[in-house]
Amino acid sequence: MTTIAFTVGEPSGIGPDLAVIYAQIKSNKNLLLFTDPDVLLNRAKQLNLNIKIIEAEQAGSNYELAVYPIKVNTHVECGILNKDNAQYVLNTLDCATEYCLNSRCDALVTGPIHKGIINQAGINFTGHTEYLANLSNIDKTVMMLATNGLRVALATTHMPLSDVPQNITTQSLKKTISIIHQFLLNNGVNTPKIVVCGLNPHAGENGYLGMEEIEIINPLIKELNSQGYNLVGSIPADTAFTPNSLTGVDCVLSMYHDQGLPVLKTLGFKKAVNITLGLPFIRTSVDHGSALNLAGTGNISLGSLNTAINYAQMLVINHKKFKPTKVVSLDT
Ligand SMILES: NC(=O)C1=CN([C@@H]2O[C@H](COP(=O)(O)OP(=O)(O)OC[C@H]3O[C@@H](n4cnc5c(N)ncnc54)[C@H](O)[C@@H]3O)[C@@H](O)[C@H]2O)C=CC1
Ligand SMILES: NCC(=O)COP(=O)(O)O
Repeated sequence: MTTIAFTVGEPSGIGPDLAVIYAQIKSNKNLLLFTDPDVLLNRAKQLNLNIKIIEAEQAGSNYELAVYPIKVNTHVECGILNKDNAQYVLNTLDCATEYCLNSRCDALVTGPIHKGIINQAGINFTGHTEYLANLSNIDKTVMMLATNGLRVALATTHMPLSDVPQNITTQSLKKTISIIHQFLLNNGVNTPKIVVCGLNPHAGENGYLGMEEIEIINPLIKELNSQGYNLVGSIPADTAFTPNSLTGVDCVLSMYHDQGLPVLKTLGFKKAVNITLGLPFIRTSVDHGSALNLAGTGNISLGSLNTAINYAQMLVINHKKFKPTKVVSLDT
């Protein structure tokens, strides 16, 4: 049976609520939670819900949650961040990652963290995507979010907008595209069609509004298409997501976080999944953040958590089914 590691995330956010509510409505025998059992028990009490914690790798029935116990450093209050618990959040990620790297779990699903409070604790942290790459000694991962009918991947992830242009390099883009292409092949998409957005308005308007398309993006698309890729672009981002542009498209590659994700989240927020491509293990995540305003209320959607868990399970199956037969060699 597949075992999925689930890190519950920021303890004062909705991560514990997600876990406790999930225990009520699903037979969650295949989840192993990395968290503090007392945080779950307290949240269940607050929500007036019944759960049973077992410190084992697999739960037996509904209401039971299998937990790998990791203690918080200080008291948790719903909706109130405390930087003393930042290291605890990272400890849960470290342990769960180790379990995945050692194949004790088949996939990692991450609950929502709060990036600001981890930095406030004096730890440089931009996101799971980069943190997990670092833990796994991988220099390049790709963030992709998916909802019904749309996958969006990002050429750059968590960085100030002013740093984006210098991070759009031929080498980095080539690696990003090859990772996306391989991921799609590995998951049964033949000849993946990827739309590549421009960086600048109107994809640079022939150089009058920026040169990255002419100097970097378009020549790379041409080169990769001559090697058998099916890339379209560069396409102005403002029309890349219209129904006509998306016909037959398997993924849209956006140049930066807020070029692609607002579209994806407008279509699918609270039911989409975030996937990290390029890691040595499968990782999916909820599409939302810690939602501090809703912690302890019970008034939350489990849609994205369900998608993240189901998607991870599908990737585990596909990994066994497709990977050995689909290998693409790339001169990156
Ligand atoms: N997967 C992760 O770990 C992610 C973490 N974040 C982090 O979360 C923190 C808070 O970010 P925000 O921009 O406020 O985004 P957010 O997603 O936490 O909240 C945005 C809005 O959506 C609502 N919301 C979020 N999840 C919901 C759910 N499951 N059900 C019902 N309503 C929900 C919130 O109440 C809020 O109104 C930041 O530190 C951010 O970096 C953001 C996105 C993903
Ligand atoms: N907007 C998605 C997001 O920021 C999640 O990032 P990560 O923590 O999964 O790297």
